[in-house]
Amino acid sequence: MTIARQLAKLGVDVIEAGFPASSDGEFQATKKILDEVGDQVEVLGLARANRRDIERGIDAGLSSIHVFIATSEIHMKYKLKMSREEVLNTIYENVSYAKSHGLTVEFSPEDATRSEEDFLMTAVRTAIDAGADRINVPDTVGVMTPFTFYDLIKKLTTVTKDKTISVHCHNDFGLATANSIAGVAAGARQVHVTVNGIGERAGNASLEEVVMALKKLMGYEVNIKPWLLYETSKLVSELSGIPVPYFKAIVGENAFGHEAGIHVHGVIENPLTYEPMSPEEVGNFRRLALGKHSGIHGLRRVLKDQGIEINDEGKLKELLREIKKRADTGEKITPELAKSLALKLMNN
Ligand SMILES: CC(=O)SCCNC(=O)CCNC(=O)[C@H](O)C(C)(C)COP(=O)(O)OP(=O)(O)OC[C@H]1O[C@@H](n2cnc3c(N)ncnc32)[C@H](O)[C@@H]1OP(=O)(O)O
Ligand SMILES: CC(C)C(=O)C(=O)O
Repeated sequence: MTIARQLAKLGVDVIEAGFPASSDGEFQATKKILDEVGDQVEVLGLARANRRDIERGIDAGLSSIHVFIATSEIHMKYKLKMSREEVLNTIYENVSYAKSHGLTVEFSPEDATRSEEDFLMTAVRTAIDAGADRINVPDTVGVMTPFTFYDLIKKLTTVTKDKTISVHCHNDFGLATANSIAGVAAGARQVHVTVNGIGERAGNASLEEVVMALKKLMGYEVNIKPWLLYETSKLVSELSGIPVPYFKAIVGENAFGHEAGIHVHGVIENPLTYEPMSPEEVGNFRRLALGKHSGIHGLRRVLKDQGIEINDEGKLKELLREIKKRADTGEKITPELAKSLALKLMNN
């Protein structure tokens, strides 16, 4: 599986390969990913807290399984139609069952962040008593802020103690990355992420954003090879058919794009004036654009990059005025257009 091989090359620790009980296709895909990269990364299968799902994971050859069941009142009442006691019993029975088959078990109290806190702690403690190896904390509908999530993870560490805490954040309010790094600050040492942040609804925490924020803003050591982030993003976008937003952080086409004259001038003098990291660090590219916000320094550089040097300041300013006039009408100013206008001006 191309994406799985790329993720292994990128340096991820764990790949959640699929939901084997979901369909034969998912079952086969999970098996194939396990065969492809199981010797390089931990390959996990998702399973509801029921024996059939766990058994399908075992049948797929997995040695790690991610067992989940909801612990929020709304999910227990309307989805599971189970009492708190029934959920706790289901957690214990199924985590124990998975452990009895020698599996590494990651347990998720689904909708944890909307669960009544004491019950959530009891559910987590129950999973640990049943042998769970890791506890993943899903903000299933993305209702946390970095502040509330930090507090919740901090409290959970008093229950999980030396067990690894994982965080799984959704982006419904655009806070998935911020919440993920807050979870790490509070003690989480595994983060669920997806390439380009793809996922249900508004998606999940973006791998590239979480990795670079942890490294550059918080000074954490992360195994990921950041210079492969852009190519990984492109691969997943192409194979999934889900485009990467133009302004997407880290891997967007405009993530290192500069048009405003003051910015372009600063970047030409020293990229650190307007770049918190270099595009090369993540395998992306710097783009100097021309438009209604351009300045003379930017115009001179775009022309120079195409082998054109106009030493006459007057002519250069005249060209900039022409470019701004065209851009004001909505015309896209490509480097090629700037070059042809420059040559026309130089030969008048
Ligand atoms: C928050 C998340 O993202 S969780 C992961 C979501 N991923 C998926 O759903 C993967 C794709 N899903 C599927 O292929 C199907 O939903 C299956 C195969 C898992 C189940 O399909 P179906 O048997 O048709 O059930 P359906 O999806 O309609 O309903 C879910 C059933 O699972 C039960 N269930 C849901 N979550 C859990 C859980 N964590 N533990 C135990 N049972 C659960 C529900 O109560 C419901 O049970 P019911 O059929 O007895 O009423
Ligand atoms: C299964 C769990 C981790 C999940 O996907 C969610 O709650 O969002």
